[in-house]
Amino acid sequence: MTPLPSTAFSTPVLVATGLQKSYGPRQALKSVSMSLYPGQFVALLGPNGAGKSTLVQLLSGLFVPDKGDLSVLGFDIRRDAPKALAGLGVVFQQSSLDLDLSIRANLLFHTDLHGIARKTALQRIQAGLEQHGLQEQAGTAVRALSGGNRRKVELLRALLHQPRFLLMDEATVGLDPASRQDLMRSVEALARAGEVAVLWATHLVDEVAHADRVLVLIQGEIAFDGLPSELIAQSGGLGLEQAFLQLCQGPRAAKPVA
Ligand SMILES: Nc1ncnc2c1ncn2[C@@H]1O[C@H](COP(=O)(O)OP(=O)(O)OP(=O)(O)O)[C@@H](O)[C@H]1O
Repeated sequence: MTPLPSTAFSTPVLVATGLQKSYGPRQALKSVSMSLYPGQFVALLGPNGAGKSTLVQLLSGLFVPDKGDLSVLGFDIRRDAPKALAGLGVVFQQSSLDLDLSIRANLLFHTDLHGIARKTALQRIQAGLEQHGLQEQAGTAVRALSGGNRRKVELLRALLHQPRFLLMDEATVGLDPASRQDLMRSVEALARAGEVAVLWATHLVDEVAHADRVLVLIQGEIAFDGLPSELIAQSGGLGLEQAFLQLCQGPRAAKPVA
């Protein structure tokens, strides 16, 4: 008997069906359907303007979809947004740290917003700072940090309320190769430990190689949904970059959405 995939027994952290979003006449998402399960690291790969950030903004409740259904952690984002968002951590493409506040003050602002008791908050912050080697800089203004350390603070902040679903939108933009790898490894490790499900939005092909699944978003539509190895196979074995370029150039040889 063929064994069922592990996802067959778990509740999805995300179910999106037929999502559409336009900005005036510009249709950013045409009809996006996808699902994601606990412990998965799923890459959302798309060229500039594909609609990745728009999708992240819908998933994080910043906008509502024009059409379609969206459930995050089992809650309908239209009806139960606060409950859905309580279990969601987000690192946005544009930094949202207060540059004039210290690392600690930025993090405490976040824990206060989530109603986390001060003692627990300080313990979690200390543990996170130590994990990222930032404990000596806790009182330093964010403005004085390197780009890599700012991103570490944003990741740390996104995890303070212990989310079950982590959204990363172009989180490595502006980082040098070592910092980029560092950040990716920390997030992959969280998913591998089963602590969070991760949706990693990127336009960088090499960031999707280790993902459990790759979704390729092109002009507001999912053009591929499958394993990295299946994406490579689709290019006749030429590699991820070539496969991605072929999809970007169309015509869509879309694999059915899972
Ligand atoms: N606030 C806005 N007003 C008008 N058009 C917008 C707005 N935000 C995004 N768009 C348009 O929607 C489309 C999708 O943009 P989006 O930022 O979601 O793509 P993306 O894949 O995240 O791109 P990038 O990798 O360049 O950040 C683009 O054509 C963009 O110009």
